[in-house]
Amino acid sequence: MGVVVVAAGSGSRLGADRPKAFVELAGATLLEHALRGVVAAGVDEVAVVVPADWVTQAEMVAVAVVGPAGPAGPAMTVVPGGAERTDSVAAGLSSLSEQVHHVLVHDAARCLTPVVVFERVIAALARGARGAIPGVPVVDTIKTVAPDGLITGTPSRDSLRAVQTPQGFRRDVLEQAHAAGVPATDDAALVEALGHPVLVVDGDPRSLKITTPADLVHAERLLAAGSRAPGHR
Ligand SMILES: Nc1ccn([C@@H]2O[C@H](COP(=O)(O)OP(=O)(O)OP(=O)(O)O)[C@@H](O)[C@H]2O)c(=O)n1
Ligand SMILES: C[C@](O)(CO)[C@H](O)COP(=O)(O)O
Repeated sequence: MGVVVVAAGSGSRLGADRPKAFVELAGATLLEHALRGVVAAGVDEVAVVVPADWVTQAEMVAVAVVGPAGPAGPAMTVVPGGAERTDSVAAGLSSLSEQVHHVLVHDAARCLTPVVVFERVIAALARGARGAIPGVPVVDTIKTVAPDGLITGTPSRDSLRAVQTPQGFRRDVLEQAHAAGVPATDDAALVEALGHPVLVVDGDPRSLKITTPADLVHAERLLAAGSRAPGHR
């Protein structure tokens, strides 16, 4: 199992003085928290994708997580990302070895994802799913709205899920999806567009995506409450 950890975003909505993945949360960077979760999931290879001028910094974080030689942990490589998230995923994907046949794509910004969520996605792939992603029920009523502001529909809430990462796929399927070069806000959408079935498994509220300063405060509270240590289930 290979993992692409995308950490090359700028974090404009967080507004920090550095790329979001290198912002600290309770004494460790978001990237370090994210990598500790990935390693606890017991994967074979990890491609860490960061802004081009943060590669050396990320390599130091990787060493801190798996050790200098890393014999006990997964092989970790750090590569520069691209302008859009899909470009960064593609860069990480192409750096994984030929031995990797299934890939998880994970946002470094979802740095407190519990191991059990990785396990659910990995289990679905092991059962033969071409794609599997975590999702949680939505609590608001969702409307579709036209550009003029008029509501065009109210989808049944029972059919809606807010989806998270890690998103797992058969490698050939994900590569085919990325080759299409279509813009999308998640990898599942690219795979769905090709007509492949993608399964939703249970996500977790602790997998929140740190996007704004309020999310960082929320994540700090989660950690202070002890709801996630490295490898927490
Ligand atoms: N060109 C990009 C854009 C995003 N990401 C990664 O994709 C994940 C989800 O993106 P988001 O949380 O929206 O991060 P940013 O794009 O950095 O945030 P913002 O839109 O506020 O700038 C993050 O882990 C981010 O680092 C990436 O690797 N490469
Ligand atoms: C992949 C994702 O985290 C699933 O919810 C999300 O779509 C990323 O979106 P962003 O606009 O890059 O934050």
